[in-house]
Amino acid sequence: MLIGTPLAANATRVMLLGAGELGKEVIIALQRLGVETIAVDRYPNAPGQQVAHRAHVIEMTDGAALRALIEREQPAIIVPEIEAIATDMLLQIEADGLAEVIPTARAAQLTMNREGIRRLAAEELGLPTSRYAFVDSLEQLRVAAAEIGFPCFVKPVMSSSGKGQSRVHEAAELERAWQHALDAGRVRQARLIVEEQIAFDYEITLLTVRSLGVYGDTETHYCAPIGHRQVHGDYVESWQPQLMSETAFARAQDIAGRITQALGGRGIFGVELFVRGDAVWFSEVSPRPHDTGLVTLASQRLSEFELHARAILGLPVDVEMTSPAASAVIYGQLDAVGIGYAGVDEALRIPGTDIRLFGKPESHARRRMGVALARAADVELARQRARDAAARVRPVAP
Ligand SMILES: Nc1ncnc2c1ncn2[C@@H]1O[C@H](COP(=O)(O)OP(=O)(O)OP(=O)(O)O)[C@@H](O)[C@H]1O
Ligand SMILES: NCC(=O)N[C@@H]1O[C@H](COP(=O)([O-])[O-])[C@@H](O)[C@H]1O
Ligand SMILES: [Mg+2]
Repeated sequence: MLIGTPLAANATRVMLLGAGELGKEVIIALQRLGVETIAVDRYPNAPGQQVAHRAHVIEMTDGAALRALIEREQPAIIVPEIEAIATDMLLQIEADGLAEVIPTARAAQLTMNREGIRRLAAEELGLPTSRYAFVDSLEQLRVAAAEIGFPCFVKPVMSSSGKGQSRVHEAAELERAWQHALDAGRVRQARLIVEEQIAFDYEITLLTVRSLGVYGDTETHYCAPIGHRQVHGDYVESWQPQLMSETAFARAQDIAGRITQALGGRGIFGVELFVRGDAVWFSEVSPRPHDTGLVTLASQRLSEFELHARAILGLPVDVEMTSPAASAVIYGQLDAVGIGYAGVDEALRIPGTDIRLFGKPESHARRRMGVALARAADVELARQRARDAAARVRPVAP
């Protein structure tokens, strides 16, 4: 692959479908490697659009609109950054040889729907997962939940960041969980997954990179495990490394290796796993950088975004961790357009800290607007620093 001057006739052109906080960092990493970048999102001035060479606003679930834009821009590589994309069209685009889809169009399609990835992991590959059932009605939900037991998790098959998810403690709560899933599901449709609750000691994201080897083969690299804490299905803090037993880490790598091999292609994957003692369960996987992996901006020589960029371009990768570190989310806290932030100076006064404010034009109480990062000699201190730094940043109404 020739990497040239961006905007030159022979430039390598990469289109990101989705340009939030994760895509913004991938775009910066690609640009540093001499790539021309195009950021697509559903609203104007998305974080990645503020740094890309060109930006477009379209409904990415609209296959015809997506194809028209790809035909116009002619990217060599398409990088899905969110799940809600017309993946049927991505399959078509890949089959027609219009562009390469990262990691593959099939991986994007399988992971956008919990049913696709769960059946692949549990039924085809035999990976350990929670017990589960798919339902299309409240009646079916009642039957499935009774069989799986309480507490259980109810989620729309198409959703992310905990949207529409409920932890259900008893049968009386099922109707509310059903309604919540229908109201908040990404795509309006009445198919849900019910999952047995796994009583884990901790949960991790195992960032796994599939990159080009010296002999044109595919190499698999595993980053140090990232521990994280979720509230209502959305991540609030993450840290690296998460201490785990050798056996559990070996099992985690085995699961991550098998699921990423089954999905194929090149790029970074966020493999979400539950761990209790030496037992490890597969939860789900993102065929793209993972939100909990924002910590790698502080903890690794190459962040998950730089690793994704390198793997996409067929360049060598290195997953070395350079320091224990942590990330803590900064929420919008208020509903307003064009907010400011007070207390950044106070936050950065805490040793070892750094900050990323994503630049999202519109704030909502629970929208992730930024992240505080901290390095320290150990994870506990790094977590404390990141949490304290995040707490000092205060969104201010315009
Ligand atoms: N079966 C389960 N047992 C125990 N905890 C669970 C289970 N399912 C979900 N959770 C908890 O809820 C969190 C979010 O679940 P999940 O990853 O399925 O949602 P999501 O909407 O895909 O989130 P994201 O897109 O941010 O990864 C998990 O990280 C875990 O903390
Ligand atoms: N768990 C997936 C995830 O974290 N995705 C990240 O959030 C953005 C959407 O944010 P928004 O909902 O605030 O627009 C996405 O574009 C991606 O960067
Ligand atoms: Mg998840």
